Amino acid sequence: MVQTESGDRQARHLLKPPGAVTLVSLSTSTVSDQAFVTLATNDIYCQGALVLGQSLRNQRATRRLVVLITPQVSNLLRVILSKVFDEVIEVNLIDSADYIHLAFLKRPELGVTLTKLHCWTLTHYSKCVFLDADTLVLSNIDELFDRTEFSAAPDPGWPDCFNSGVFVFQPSLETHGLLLQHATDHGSFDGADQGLLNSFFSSWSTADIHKHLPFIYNLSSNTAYTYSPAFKRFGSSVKVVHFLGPTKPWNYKYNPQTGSVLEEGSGLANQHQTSFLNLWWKIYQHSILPLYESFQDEEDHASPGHTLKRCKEDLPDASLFVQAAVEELGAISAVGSSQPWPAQGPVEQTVVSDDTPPSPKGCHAEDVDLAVSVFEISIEEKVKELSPEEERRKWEEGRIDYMGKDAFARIQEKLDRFLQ
Ligand SMILES: O=c1ccn([C@@H]2O[C@H](COP(=O)(O)OP(=O)(O)O[C@H]3O[C@H](CO)[C@@H](O)[C@H](O)[C@H]3O)[C@@H](O)[C@H]2O)c(=O)[nH]1
Ligand SMILES: [Mn+2]
Repeated sequence: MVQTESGDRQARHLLKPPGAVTLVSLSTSTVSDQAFVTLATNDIYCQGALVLGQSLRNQRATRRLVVLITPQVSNLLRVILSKVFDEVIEVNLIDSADYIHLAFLKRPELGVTLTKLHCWTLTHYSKCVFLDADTLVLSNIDELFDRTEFSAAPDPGWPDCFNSGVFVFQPSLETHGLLLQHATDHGSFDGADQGLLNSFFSSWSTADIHKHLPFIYNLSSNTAYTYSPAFKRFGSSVKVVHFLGPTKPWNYKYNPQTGSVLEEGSGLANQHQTSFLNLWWKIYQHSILPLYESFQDEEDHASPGHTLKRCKEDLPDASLFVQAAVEELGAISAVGSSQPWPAQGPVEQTVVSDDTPPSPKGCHAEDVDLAVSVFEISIEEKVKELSPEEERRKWEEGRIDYMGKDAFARIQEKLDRFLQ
C-alpha cells in the first residue's frame, strides 16, 4: 500500500462538513476505472470496513478501494478510512427526493438499505464489486471483474435468492433510479436491501449461471458448520468470508497474546468461524490499531498530550502499537494456524488515556471505545445520552437511528404507552 504525506493531508478535506464527493488518491491501482466498494453508516461498521479494506490490500487488489459513508461517521474515522481507502465518499442516509422520502416514511428501517443502493451512483467507475463491511477477503478476487451485472452468490438460508453481501454491479444513474422506483412501488420483502435487490434482479436464479458466484466468494462463516463435509472439501479455497447475522467480529473481545477471540458472552462460535474471527482480529490488531496511533501522533504536534501518545508511553514493555507497526502482515492464508504473540510482561497492563480516569476503557475514538490491554482488545460503541435538544437537532438533520431507538417498533411502543 502506498501512503503518501499528501494523501494524509488531502484526508483533512474529509472533515465535516464535507462536500458531496471527496476524492483522496492513495495508491495507483492498475485498473483505475473499476473499484471495490463498501459501506459504513457509523463508526462501529467503519471498524469492519477498515479490516475489509486492509484485507483487500493485503491480497494485492488491483482496483480502487471506495467506502461510502453517511454524515454520522466521525471526523477521526473519516481520516482513518482515508488511510486505507482510495476514496471516502459521503452519501446521505436518505435521498432528499420527496418521492423517496414519502415512500420510506412508512418503512423507516429501509434507510440503511437505500444507502447501499447509492453504490450505483459511482458512475466514474465502469464496473464495481460491492462487499459488505462485515466481509473479509482471504485471497485475491480481482477475477470477479470478469463477471457482469448482476452477479452474486446464493444465500445460504434460501439458495434461490442471492446474498447481497457480495455482488458485481455496473454503476448507472438509470439503474439507480429504477431501483429507487422499485423500492417506492414494491418495498422490500425482507425490509432491507437483499429483498429489494432480489426482486429487482429477479431473473438471477434462472437466467444465466455465470451470474451465480461460487459460494467461496461469499462464505457465511456462521452457517459453514451446517455442511461441514463440504467445508472440509472446499474450505481451503474460500476467498471471501461473510460474518452475516447479528454477531459481528467487533462484538467479540480478542486476546492479542493467544491470537484468539474470547468466547465468553458472545456465544460459542464453531471452529471454522473462530479461525476466521481470529484472522479478522489479527488484521485489526496489526494494521488498523496503528492507524489510530499515527493519527494521534500527528495531532500531538498540534496539541501535546493527546490520548494515544500516553497510551503508548503507559505500555513500555507491551508496546502493542509499536510491535504492530513493525510487523508486516503478509499473506493471511494460514487459516486456523495459531499466532504466538511474543511474551509480554506478566502483569495485565491497561492503557489509560489523559483525560479519563484510570479504567479498563482507555483509547477512545469519538463514537467507539477501543480498550487495549496486553491481554484483551475490544471495540465498544459509546452509549451517548443526548439532551432533548440534541435529539431534536439530530432528527432535523435527518440523523435518525432507524435500526435502533428510532425504529418504528420503538416509536410505536412509546405511542402505545402514551395513549394508554
Ligand atoms: O448500521 C448499519 C448496518 C449495515 N451497514 C452496512 O450494510 C451492510 C449490511 O448489513 P449487515 O449487518 O452486514 O447485514 P447481514 O448480517 O450481512 O444481513 C443480510 O441482510 C442484509 C439486509 O438485507 C444484507 O444487506 C446483507 O448483505 C445480508 O447478508 C453492512 O455490512 C454495512 O456495510 C451499515 O453501514 N450500518
Ligand atoms: Mn453482511
